Amino acid sequence: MKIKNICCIGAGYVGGPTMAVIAQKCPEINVTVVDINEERIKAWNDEDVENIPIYEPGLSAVVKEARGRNLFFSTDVDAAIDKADMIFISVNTPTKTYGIGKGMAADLKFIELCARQIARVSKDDKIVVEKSTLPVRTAEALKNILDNTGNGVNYQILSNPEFLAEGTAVDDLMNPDRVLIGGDIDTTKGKEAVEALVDVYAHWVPRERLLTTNVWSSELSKLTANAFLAQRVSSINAMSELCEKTGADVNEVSKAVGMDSRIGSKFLKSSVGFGGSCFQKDILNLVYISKSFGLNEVADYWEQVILMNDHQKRRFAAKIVQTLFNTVSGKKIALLGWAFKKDTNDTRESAAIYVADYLLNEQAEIVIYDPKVKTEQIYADLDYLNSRSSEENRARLKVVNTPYEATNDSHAVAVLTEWDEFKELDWQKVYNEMLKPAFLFDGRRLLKRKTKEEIGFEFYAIGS
Ligand SMILES: NC(=O)C1=CN([C@@H]2O[C@H](COP(=O)(O)OP(=O)(O)OC[C@H]3O[C@@H](n4cnc5c(N)ncnc54)[C@H](O)[C@@H]3O)[C@@H](O)[C@H]2O)C=CC1
Ligand SMILES: O=C(O)[C@H]1O[C@H](OP(=O)(O)OP(=O)(O)OC[C@H]2O[C@@H](n3ccc(=O)[nH]c3=O)[C@H](O)[C@@H]2O)[C@H](O)[C@@H](O)[C@@H]1O
Repeated sequence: MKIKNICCIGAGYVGGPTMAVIAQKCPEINVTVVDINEERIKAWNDEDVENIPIYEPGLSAVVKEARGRNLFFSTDVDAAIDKADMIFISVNTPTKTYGIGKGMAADLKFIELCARQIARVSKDDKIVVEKSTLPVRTAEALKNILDNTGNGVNYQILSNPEFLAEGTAVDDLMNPDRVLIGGDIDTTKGKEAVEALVDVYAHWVPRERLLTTNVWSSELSKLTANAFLAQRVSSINAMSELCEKTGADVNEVSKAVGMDSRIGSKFLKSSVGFGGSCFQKDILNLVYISKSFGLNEVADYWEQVILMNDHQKRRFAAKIVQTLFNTVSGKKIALLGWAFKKDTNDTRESAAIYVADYLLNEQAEIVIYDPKVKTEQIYADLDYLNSRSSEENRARLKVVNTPYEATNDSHAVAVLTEWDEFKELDWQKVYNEMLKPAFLFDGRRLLKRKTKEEIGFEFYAIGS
């Protein structure tokens, strides 16, 4: 079966870039990305392609090539569903904030709404693809909703989790380690559906990297991959604290350990703590699923990854307070970086939010500079924590347009996101304009200790 029309529900960090790349690589397939968020769709359609709502290196060029040719962004969800032979569901699946499973389970209400809408609108057979990250066995629930409409439409459900990382989304999509497709491979129709999606990716991904499995393995592999990746960061962060006590250096330990080919060198960079929309929510989801099967030891094992991460964020903030003679009350502290990693404007679960909140609780005056994050986003992130009134957040935390405005007259500077430009700052100027002693905290191991100490900074870096 050859796919002619794709619809993707959800024009976010995954739906937007993924569909842009599919459209670019498959010019004969019409790809329509739909969303209920009108503002987001308007931004995707902005005449100036630099104004698309997601910042990812290389993305605007891909969108520029395909948009209007075979890539479309729309709010008309029904029309796109009706026309499509393949529908990707790429909506958000956040941690539940209410009811059973609050704070742990994935909230699947957006997924269910999509399924009900597909069931209501569809008049001919559809392949429905889970692109969102979902608890294992969600496809069963989707099938149940879709098959109970009584309108004779046949649905095949595939799981095709996305492994892209933000900041490198376009590269990851163009050249993925693997593409995972789970389907009902025991039936002819199921196999056909899997093949149809394999054919889409085969436009640019070598066949040997297209991995097909049963649906449950595919759903669970996504949660497993994120849990393993986050676990490595928590493992090295646990060692960073031990390094600080013993004179070992976490970068040296990481290199030595990573050169063992059985361990590998990636994802062993110590930091102020991992952030991002997925690691925490996916592990919490895994913990919840394990508990719901009575697997308490399994649940406890994975929960520790989150506990270690919370500890790392807290301990970095506490180190600032402790070093500044046990009080930051009324002191100006500059935070460089708010995004959860470099090369993205995404701030979800960024460690910076928690460090800022901790320091505000200690009555510090915070000034933030981030090259890509908008001021309203920073305030929204803080307000979301509900630690103090929104007015107080605005009074005590300022956002500025240059790093030097942030660092000028400050007692301490903390690097929280590893933006390349922070390496190139005129650190002598930063030092000259700070109060003395000038404290510099590197939460990303971005800066060279020797040169900073030569300038005169009191320098603290995670893990050394
Ligand atoms: N952000 C990332 O790097 C990655 C995310 N994922 C997973 O992909 C999924 C989507 O994540 P993001 O793209 O980051 O989320 P997002 O929040 O950026 O985008 C989701 C979009 O879906 C829209 N939406 C929700 N319900 C809708 C409905 N009923 N009809 C139409 N539109 C609807 C929302 O308005 C929003 O624009 C999640 O399950 C996430 O875990 C997977 C891999 C990477
Ligand atoms: O499901 C998802 O959402 C995605 O989650 C992560 O991607 P992402 O969160 O975009 O970015 P990562 O590069 O994984 O970084 C996550 C966090 O860990 C931190 N990190 C990463 C690597 C490392 O060695 N040390 C470290 O502290 C980063 O700074 C960042 O805060 C995974 O890498 C993707 O494969 C997955 O698709």
